[in-house]
Amino acid sequence: MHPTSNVNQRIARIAAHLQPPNLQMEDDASSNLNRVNCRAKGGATGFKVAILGAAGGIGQPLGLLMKMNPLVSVLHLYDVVNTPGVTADISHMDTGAVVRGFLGQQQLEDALIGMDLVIIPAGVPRKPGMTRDDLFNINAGIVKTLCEAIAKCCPKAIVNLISNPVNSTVPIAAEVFKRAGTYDPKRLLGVTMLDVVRANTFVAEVLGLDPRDVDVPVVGGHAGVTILPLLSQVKPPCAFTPKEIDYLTDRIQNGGTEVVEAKAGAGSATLSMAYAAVKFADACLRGLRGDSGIIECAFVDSQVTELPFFASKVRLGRCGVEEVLPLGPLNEYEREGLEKAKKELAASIEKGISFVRK
Ligand SMILES: NC(=O)C1=CN([C@@H]2O[C@H](COP(=O)(O)OP(=O)(O)OC[C@H]3O[C@@H](n4cnc5c(N)ncnc54)[C@H](O)[C@@H]3O)[C@@H](O)[C@H]2O)C=CC1
Ligand SMILES: O=C([O-])CC(=O)C(=O)O
Repeated sequence: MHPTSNVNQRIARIAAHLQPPNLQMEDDASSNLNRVNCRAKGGATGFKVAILGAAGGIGQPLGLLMKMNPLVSVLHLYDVVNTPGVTADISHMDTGAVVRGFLGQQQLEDALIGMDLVIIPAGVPRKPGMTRDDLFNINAGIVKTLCEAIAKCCPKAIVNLISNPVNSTVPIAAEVFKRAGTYDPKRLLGVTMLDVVRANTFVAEVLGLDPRDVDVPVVGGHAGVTILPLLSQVKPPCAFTPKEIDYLTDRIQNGGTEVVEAKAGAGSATLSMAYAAVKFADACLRGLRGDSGIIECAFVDSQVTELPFFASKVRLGRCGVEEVLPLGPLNEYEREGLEKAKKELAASIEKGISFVRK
């Protein structure tokens, strides 16, 4: 072949690769696969993941970290602002996943078609003095709209819901999916991983251990007293003094507020949250792949208590939540904490359900 035509072919290949990501259509979008083994241009075999709220404080580092995950073959970044820039930036990383950006409501459905996993950090964060429930009025509507599109475009996708107040947004998502006739409780997971990440860190500090060697179950929900660390079940097994238990419980329950106050009006946890979200999403993807023995805490449809939703350890597998594990033995301190948690949780769950039913 003439050398010039070789050069022309290479230039054409590069030009095709450089299409603005938000204009690039997904080649197999119509297949609505919802199951793996799509072959990405990078040659990787893996899952298709969408992030909704991808230009935000959590969304950007989350996109960066998901681009580095070898289980991801296609990464869709959706937001109502700034996705062209974020997408162009992340797409230059020389990892396997193909990145595409989607901007504004009119591109939401394109962002969702064919996705295996949808991660939702869309919505407003807290400022000092606010509770997570103060975010309800804005975030409830955002989550409802996004979940209506998920029900339409990728009803079999696993959904990782980060937007606060999680104790209400998960019930909102469930109601939307029920209405659409697509609800599968195994596929809807409220992300409480940051509570576990914090608990592991703070407990490791007290014990003088490496946090990677510590495992603290955190159950209940994701706000104040509903965040219930089970310090009697910490691995490796250890005994805390009553003072240590008070300190650790308070620090874990108020970890979010600690960050909100330190950021002094500039938002809430974003970097540790992106880390926790990626840790959790990776566990979900490994479950989808068929790996066994994957146990993480999440806020899910549950019969562990009399409440319809509750965070506890769950076993992840090919269909999402394959088993919701029981709480295990609680001590007196934890039983009291559980009663307080359930009271607040019941109200937050009811608030979410009635928002959709009204
Ligand atoms: N579950 C958890 O453990 C945690 C939850 N959060 C929650 O995550 C949410 C996001 O926090 P940040 O990223 O810090 O906020 P942020 O304000 O930095 O980013 C939110 C992004 O959502 C986008 N957005 C707004 N409406 C949207 C819509 N209709 N569709 C798509 N995107 C939309 C915004 O444009 C923005 O880019 C907040 O509700 C926050 O409270 C934060 C930390 C931990
Ligand atoms: O505290 C907040 O508002 C954000 C959040 O959920 C957390 O950091 O745990």
